[in-house]
Amino acid sequence: MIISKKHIHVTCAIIERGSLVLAAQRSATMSLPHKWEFPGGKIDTGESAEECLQRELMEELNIGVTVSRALSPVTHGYTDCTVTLYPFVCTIHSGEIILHEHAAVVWLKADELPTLDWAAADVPVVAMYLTTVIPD
Ligand SMILES: Nc1nc2c([nH]c(=O)n2[C@H]2C[C@H](O)[C@@H](COP(=O)(O)OP(=O)(O)OP(=O)(O)O)O2)c(=O)[nH]1
Repeated sequence: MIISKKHIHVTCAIIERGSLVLAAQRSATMSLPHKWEFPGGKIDTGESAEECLQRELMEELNIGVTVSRALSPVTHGYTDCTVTLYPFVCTIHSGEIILHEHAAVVWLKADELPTLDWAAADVPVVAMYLTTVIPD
């Protein structure tokens, strides 16, 4: 019997603050424990990608964001599921960051992003983002 892997659609926010970018570390109890990611989450039925992004960022980090641009979606096959990531470059317009789910967040210069242990699906997202930013 062929059982196809679940395919989930996930928004994520590349949040800029001046020349810095926010990365979030998944907690020990989440899937992909301790991996770094861009915060966000699964798109619910009937929800647009941007609505999902705002809901997840409020739930996870207590912030509202303004989207400045979208990057191309990236699909990655994990062992147990396939994930398509929809990345949005954003800035924070409201709220102070409170960690409700993540183990940590860091603000890094764009060229420092590749030093983190990213979830595999994010590796091409980081690379794509870096091609779009002007070095300091
Ligand atoms: N939010 C987010 N999720 C990511 C990224 N990269 C990546 O592979 N993922 C994966 C991890 C999860 O399997 C899924 C996102 O689901 P979620 O954020 O709702 O995570 P979750 O902890 O509720 O998922 P789960 O443990 O219930 O499976 O996508 C990323 O940059 N941001």
